[in-house]
Amino acid sequence: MIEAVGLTKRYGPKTAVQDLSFSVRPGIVTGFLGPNGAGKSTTMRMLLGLDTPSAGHATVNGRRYAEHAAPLREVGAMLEARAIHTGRSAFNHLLALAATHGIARSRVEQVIDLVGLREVARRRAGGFSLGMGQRLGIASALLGDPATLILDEPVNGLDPEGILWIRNLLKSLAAEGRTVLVSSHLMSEMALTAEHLIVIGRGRLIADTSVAEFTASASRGGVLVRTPDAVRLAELLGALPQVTVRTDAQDPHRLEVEGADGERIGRLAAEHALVLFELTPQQASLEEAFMELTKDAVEYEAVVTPRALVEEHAA
Ligand SMILES: Nc1ncnc2c1ncn2[C@@H]1O[C@H](COP(=O)(O)OP(=O)(O)OP(=O)(O)O)[C@@H](O)[C@H]1O
Repeated sequence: MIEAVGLTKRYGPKTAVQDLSFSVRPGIVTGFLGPNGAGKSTTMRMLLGLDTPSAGHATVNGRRYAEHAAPLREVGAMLEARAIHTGRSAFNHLLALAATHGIARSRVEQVIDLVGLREVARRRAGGFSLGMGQRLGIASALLGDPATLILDEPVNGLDPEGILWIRNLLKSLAAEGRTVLVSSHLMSEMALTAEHLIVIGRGRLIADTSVAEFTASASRGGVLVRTPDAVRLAELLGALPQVTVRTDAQDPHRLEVEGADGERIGRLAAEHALVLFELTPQQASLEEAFMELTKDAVEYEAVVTPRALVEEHAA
């Protein structure tokens, strides 16, 4: 369990995090989302006692990070991916970390297998690819078998196989009853990994919601209908109160309906023996919904869109 209460961080005149309160429950993956510069890393550093809050406080498993006698056994963390400049092998790197926390060598062997680094464990970690480095970072975080995991952008720069691997690993760690907080700036990725979302922008809380609720709110509510009886169906739908129907000049079989859901449209079609080819609820993409939610909180907005730039070049 993670609790943040009124967390605030100022760097001189700049307020990176402002009065942020949230809790992160065990047993599920919680996504920590926000555009670049929103304050995700700063918040995570405060949760881990690496930055002192200007105001407020945070606890992990009921205590402040610094109050834990053996923090590595309580909280495993991986902060934003960085190249590992180590001449040590992955195995020796983990062994050294384990030794300073009284963790057995057998646990080092276990985490190496868990993250799939067995074949390269004796190689110099400095020469690792980004993906291998991420796996080593996760192995370090898991070393103390912690009840809570805090990972900053763990999928950044990974190939699809690596992303899928992390996604499944995080879900299985949460299913074991751990608290898992993962930051990302990609809504679509988090929708596949997390069950709950904490969204921040410019250091402030924007949303604290389940993924299911967020996805439902992203729905535009319209329904796309394809039918060879479009004219007749449009007439029937158009006669219903508060229902609007748009036809498509390019495709005479296509209708866009607002104010009636798929079930109602399907039943109406059946009552009049009309054939339906398609009945699809329209959803804004999650990334669009996320951008809409955070649009007032984006720190550096592009003034010129890439397309405008291209056209300017072409002129
Ligand atoms: N040490 C620091 N000194 C001054 N400003 C800082 C410092 N660390 C962070 N900031 C500023 O605080 C804000 C939040 O930064 P932070 O790195 O926490 O955001 P983030 O959400 O993790 O962003 P990103 O996704 O880009 O990593 C930014 O405007 C950043 O420039």
